[in-house]
Amino acid sequence: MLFYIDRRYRRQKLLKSMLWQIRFEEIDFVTALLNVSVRASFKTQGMRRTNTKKNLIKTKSLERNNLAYKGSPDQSPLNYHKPDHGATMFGSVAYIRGSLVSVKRMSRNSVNVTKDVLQELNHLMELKHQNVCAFVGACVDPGRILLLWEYCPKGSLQDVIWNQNIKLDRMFMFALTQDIAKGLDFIHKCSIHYHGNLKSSNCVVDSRWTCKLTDFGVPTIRLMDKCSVSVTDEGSNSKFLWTCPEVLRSDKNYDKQKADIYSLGIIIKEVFTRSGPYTEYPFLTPHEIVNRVRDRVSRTAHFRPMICAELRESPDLQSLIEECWNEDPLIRPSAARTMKALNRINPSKNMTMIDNMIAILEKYANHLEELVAARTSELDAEKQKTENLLYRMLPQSVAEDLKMGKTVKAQHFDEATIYFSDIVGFTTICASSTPIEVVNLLNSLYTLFDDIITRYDVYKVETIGDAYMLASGLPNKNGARHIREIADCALDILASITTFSIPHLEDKNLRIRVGIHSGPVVAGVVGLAMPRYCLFGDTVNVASRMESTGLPLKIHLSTISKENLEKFPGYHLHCRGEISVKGKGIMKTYFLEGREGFDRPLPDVCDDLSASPTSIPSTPATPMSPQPNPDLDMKQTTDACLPIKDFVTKMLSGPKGEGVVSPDEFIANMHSDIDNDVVSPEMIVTKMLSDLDKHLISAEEFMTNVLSTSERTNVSHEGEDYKYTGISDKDELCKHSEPVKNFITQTTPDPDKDRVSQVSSNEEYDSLNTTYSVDNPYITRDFLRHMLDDHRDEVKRETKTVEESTAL
Ligand SMILES: Nc1nc2c(ncn2[C@@H]2O[C@H](COP(=O)(O)OP(=O)(O)OP(=O)(O)O)[C@@H](O)[C@H]2O)c(=O)[nH]1
Ligand SMILES: [Mg+2]
Repeated sequence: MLFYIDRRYRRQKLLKSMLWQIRFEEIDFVTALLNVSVRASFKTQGMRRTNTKKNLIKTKSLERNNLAYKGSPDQSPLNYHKPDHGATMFGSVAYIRGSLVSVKRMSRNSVNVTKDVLQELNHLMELKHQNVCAFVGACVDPGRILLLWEYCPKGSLQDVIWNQNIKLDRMFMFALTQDIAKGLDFIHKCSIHYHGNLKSSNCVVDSRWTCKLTDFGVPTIRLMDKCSVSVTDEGSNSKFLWTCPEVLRSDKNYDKQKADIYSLGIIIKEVFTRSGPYTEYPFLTPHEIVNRVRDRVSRTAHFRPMICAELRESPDLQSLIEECWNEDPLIRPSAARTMKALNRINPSKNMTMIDNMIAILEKYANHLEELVAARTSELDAEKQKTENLLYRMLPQSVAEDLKMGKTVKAQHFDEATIYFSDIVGFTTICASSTPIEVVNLLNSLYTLFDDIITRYDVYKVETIGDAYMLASGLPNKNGARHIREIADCALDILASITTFSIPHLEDKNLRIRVGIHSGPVVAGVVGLAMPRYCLFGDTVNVASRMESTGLPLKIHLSTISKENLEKFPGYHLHCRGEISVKGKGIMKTYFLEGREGFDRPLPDVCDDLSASPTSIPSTPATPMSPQPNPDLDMKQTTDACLPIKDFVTKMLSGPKGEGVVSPDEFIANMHSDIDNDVVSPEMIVTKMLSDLDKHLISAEEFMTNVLSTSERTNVSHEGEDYKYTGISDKDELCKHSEPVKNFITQTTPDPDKDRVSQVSSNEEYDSLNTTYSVDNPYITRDFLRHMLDDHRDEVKRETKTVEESTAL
């Protein structure tokens, strides 16, 4: 009976003692989960090469560089402690019974599981401490000797130290080193008794940032691995950078726990300086370092890692490290004392790791809040900028609709006023300016206008080249105010033109034509790319025509606009008369010339015109027959001269091929002509036209100019018939202006003669220089026509003469 009980107890004990055993088939290797270090070692398992001289040199130079290198985890000295350089083991990650484990392969092929080995393995299995990796088991299948440890996902302490992406503050460093000291204290006090291979790669960090000791125990299994290390093997030598001098010297009976403390000192230095054990000596190979550590120079001078500034800042920490790696093992503190010392030095000793993490998280969260607030305000500012830009391009209500993805329907406005302005002679200005000067001109002009319009309830629709378009009464309806807003704005713009000088032509004044019309308008957004708020309807076309048929520095209004404006008192409006407007027929139009209380000076039309070379309107109105008006005042008389201008302009712009230049071409050449002292009849006529533009020329002046022109042109009239219409109602004409009356009196030999006889010979024509009759200012149309015809003939004749003489 006792025999059976004993056998059963022995069997149970054996069974229990074999719990560590894992068969190779049970191990499910997960190569995909290998970390950098493990992967590096795993890959090179078959590459245990013997070091040739060449390999050694290569390895040496690599190690020199990498001991000095600080930064990339892949480049950490760790990789040079790996089997790639001749070490004898490799690691991997695997699943055992559903748990992830770190697998460490021993280089030996077989293990004799003696009672001692069994005991060591059983002891390992029993270890339980938060700073010690749990031993999962061992595989002792022949050729596959493996030790399996709890897997820590954050990698080894060495990986953490060298990974610059991981921020380690001082509190964190203390926590890590205290963990190691605690784990070591536990090992020193348990049956394992010592670690034996303590270094930063054998301290691993779990998912909760707890540091744990691994890869220790079972010295009998490891023995052969240690023995296999060659002294000249640089890769293996780097493994001894944590090894104390007495072990390197293979002293007998050394204190294994004090040897661990030496390694702990090196690790503390690594953590607090975030460097390798001997990074400060990049010019030394691990072999040279190991030799220096082993061979003491004197009783007091020992080769150790350099104490850098980071450590010198904390004298307590420095002295603790120096104590740990003291040459005399007896001076080295115990693990417990080291633990206490670290705790004492630690400025945040009362905080646990969790407290620390929470503090970091809080700090991070606060910072994050600040960051979010800052980013949000930046975002708001950007959004505001975008919205401002959008609101400048589209009416706010339209922009809001577009932002919300709504389709913007075209909107009908019963009444609105449209304003157009255009720069007079812009083509000429462009011809004599560089593109950038033109852009600068438009930019400064429109900046000025944009500033003015902010004072009125007007909406800037767009600018098209030199044209500037405004509307009032849309997109926000404003009752009948629209005409007043536009009129006031137009006066303001016109007044501002007096002080505006062309940036690159400072002596030249800029002139604009302004046209205004009121009526119904449809507004809508057209297009998908670059959507624009556009206005449609006849009102827009007429407003544009008002501008093109207007006069420089004048605000030209349609009758409807004038009537609308008259509802508001104080505006000075003058009837221009009737003009023919393309597509609209004859329209009676008006000029807005001021407002009561508007004290800003408006441009002096006379001065300005005389100074400008660009006096011919680019779009002349269609000439109309003048309508005799009994109420004709001086102003209207001069206005009535305009058809003459139009006629002449038209004449000048006759079809090409007749040796006739267009007014624009003529004007463009005018300066150079003057420079060359070439004065042509066209030039004189143009000057006269500009005078007409000023509305100040009298019939007398006009005729004087005409006569002087005819004198200067020295026209030959041979074989030509000229007809001049006599005065039809001289007395009527004489009523209107003193100069005209004088002129007529002086130039009409027979005051009783109602009609000047038709001139049909050269003699009669010549006599016109002394005796001349006019019926009204429009007579000059005929005169001019003949005069210019004569000039053309003259030119032709001259050209012919020159050609003939050349031919001869
Ligand atoms: N992530 C993770 N990596 C581990 C773990 N255990 C070991 N490693 C990694 O595996 C590497 C290789 O370990 P070993 O083969 O023991 O090499 P070593 O620690 O440098 O040297 P010796 O222990 O002296 O052989 C270590 O440096 C760690 O980066 C673990 O539990 N988790
Ligand atoms: Mg290891």
